[in-house]
Amino acid sequence: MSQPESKKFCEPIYQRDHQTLSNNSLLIQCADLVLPWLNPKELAATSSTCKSLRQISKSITLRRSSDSCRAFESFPIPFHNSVDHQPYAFFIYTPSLISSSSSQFPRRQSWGSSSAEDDKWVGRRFAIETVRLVDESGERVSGCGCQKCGEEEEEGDGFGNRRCPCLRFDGFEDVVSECGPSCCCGFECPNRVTQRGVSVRLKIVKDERKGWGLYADQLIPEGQFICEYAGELLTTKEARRRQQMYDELALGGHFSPALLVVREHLPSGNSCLRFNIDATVIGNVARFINHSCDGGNLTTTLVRSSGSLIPRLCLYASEDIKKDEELTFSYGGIRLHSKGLQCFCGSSCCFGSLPSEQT
Ligand SMILES: C[S@@+](CC[C@H](N)C(=O)[O-])C[C@H]1O[C@@H](n2cnc3c(N)ncnc32)[C@H](O)[C@@H]1O
Repeated sequence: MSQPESKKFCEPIYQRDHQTLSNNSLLIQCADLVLPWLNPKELAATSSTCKSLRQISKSITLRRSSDSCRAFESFPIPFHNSVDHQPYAFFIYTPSLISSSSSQFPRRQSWGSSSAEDDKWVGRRFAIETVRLVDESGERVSGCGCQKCGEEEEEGDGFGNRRCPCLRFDGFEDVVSECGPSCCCGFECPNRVTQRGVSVRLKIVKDERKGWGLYADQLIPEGQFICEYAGELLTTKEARRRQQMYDELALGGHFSPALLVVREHLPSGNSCLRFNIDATVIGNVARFINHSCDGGNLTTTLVRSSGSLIPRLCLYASEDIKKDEELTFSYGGIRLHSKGLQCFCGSSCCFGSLPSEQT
C-alpha cells in the first residue's frame, strides 16, 4: 500500500501535472464521442459529475439548440425559447420516411458533437430508405423514362434550377410525380425538388400554449416547397396501438404526439390508400408544425417518386409567408372526442378543440 504512494510522492511535480493534463484531455476526447449520444436526462446526470463534463454538456446543449436538424438540411434550423428553460426538443432526426420495422435504424443518434459531420454521417447511413419497385431479376424498373434529367439546360425556374421535361407540378394537384429510384437521374435532377430537403430558412419557437412551433425565418413565396412530413411509416395496427398510448399521455399534459393518418383518394373521392406517419420519436422539422382550424398557410400534397410504392406527404406555402410568421396547416376536420385537446390556433373559425379521428 505504501509502495505506490511513496513512488507517486517522488514524482517531479511537472510530471504529475502533465499526467493530470493528459488524463483530462483523454476524458474530454472520450466525452465528446460519447455524450452526444445521450438524451437530455442522461446528459444532465453526466454533467453533474465534474466540471469538465459540465462544460462539454453545455456546449452539446448549445449546438443542439442551434440546429434541430443536425446538418441534414441545407440550413441550420434553431430553437428559440423565451417561455421556459427548455433549450431544445429531443427526438431522432430522419430526413425521409423510414419503416418502423427497420431494425437497422438506430434508436439513438449522435446530436451535438463538435463535428456536425459525425451526427450527419450516422443518421444518413441509416435514415434513407426507399420503397422500390424492381423486376424479377432485381433490376430497377424504368419509371419516367426521362432522358433529359440533368443533361440539358431547360427553361429555369428563376432559382437556378433546371426544369425537367417530365415535371408535372403546376399548381396543387392531388398527387405530384417526381423522378425517383427507378429513374436514371441523380439527386441533382430538377424533378426531385422535394427530395433535397428544406430549402428555406426556418426556426422553431416555443409558445406558452401550443408548445414548439415551426416559423418562417425569411419571406417565403406562395408555392414554395417547405418540407416533407418525415417519420416512421406504421402499419394501421401499430398506429392504433401508439395512438391509444399517446392519447393517454397527452391527457396528462406535456406531451405532443405527431402521428398523422394520410389517405390518398381516387378521383371518385373514395379512399384508396392509407398510411400512417409517426414523427413523435423519429421525424424531421415537420413534427413541429401546429394545427390551424382555418387551414393555415401551408397546403399538403402527396408526391410520388417514380419507383416508390408509398407517396410522401409534402408541405408547400399556400400563400406568401412573412418572416417570423408561424407555419401551420389543418390536421383534419374530424373531431371524434367532444372533449379533445384544446385548440389555441387563434383563427376566427377556431373549433376550440384539436381534430381527432379513429386511427
Ligand atoms: C405535430 S405536434 C406539433 C408540435 C408541438 N407543438 C410540440 O411542441 O412538439 C402536435 C401537437 O402540438 C400541439 N398543438 C398543435 N397545434 C395546436 C393548436 N392549434 N393548439 C394547441 N395545441 C396544438 C398539440 O399538443 C398536438 O398534439
